[in-house]
Amino acid sequence: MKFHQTPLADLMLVETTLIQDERGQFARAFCETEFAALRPDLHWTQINISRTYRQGSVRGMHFQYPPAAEAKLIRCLRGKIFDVAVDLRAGSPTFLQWHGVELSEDSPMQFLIPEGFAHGFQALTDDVQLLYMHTTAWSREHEGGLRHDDPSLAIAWPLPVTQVSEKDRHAPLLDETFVGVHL
Ligand SMILES: Cc1cn([C@H]2C[C@H](O)[C@@H](COP(=O)(O)OP(=O)(O)O[C@H]3O[C@H](C)C(=O)[C@H](O)[C@H]3O)O2)c(=O)[nH]c1=O
Repeated sequence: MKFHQTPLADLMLVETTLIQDERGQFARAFCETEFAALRPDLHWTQINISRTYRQGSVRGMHFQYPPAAEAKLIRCLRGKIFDVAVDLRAGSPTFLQWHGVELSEDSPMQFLIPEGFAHGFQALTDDVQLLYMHTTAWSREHEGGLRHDDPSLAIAWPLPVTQVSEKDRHAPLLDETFVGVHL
């Protein structure tokens, strides 16, 4: 595995090795030993799978407050997505800055999103499937959300947005009272 730094500290692109033969492909999604130098503390508590039927749909932007703040490792298993992380760490020099990457079933890339970031994605094809590894179990009480179309973030989604959940549509817009996540 190779780890590529993004412009936002600790937000990493993880390049897995695609082993191909006449039957198809094999890739190791996670390995404690290979991640030890970067994050020796990583322990996955919950692994989720989501399926998004329609191109243009956006899920997010989601995060969890402490003590349920979570790191996530994301891999696109089917289709293609534009995956976005927003730095919400209180005091971060890149506070409220976002970084997006394209992940797809044909790409060896995964997105390692540390605690204190919001996460969301847009389906760039129909029938997208994602695998999420989380270091903390989902906690409705600690869940926070930002609007995918918040002008303060100005996330450049590649396609017109076709579908957003009721919950995500009603996430709060950022204002001066939002100080971020204290980790
Ligand atoms: C995460 C989770 C959700 N749920 C329930 C809550 C809702 O009734 C339903 C769907 O939840 P939600 O609308 O939050 O799911 P997504 O919008 O796909 O959120 C996911 O996609 C965005 C981009 C993320 O970053 C989140 O980590 C990830 O959960 O499953 C559970 O029962 N258990 C769980 O662990």
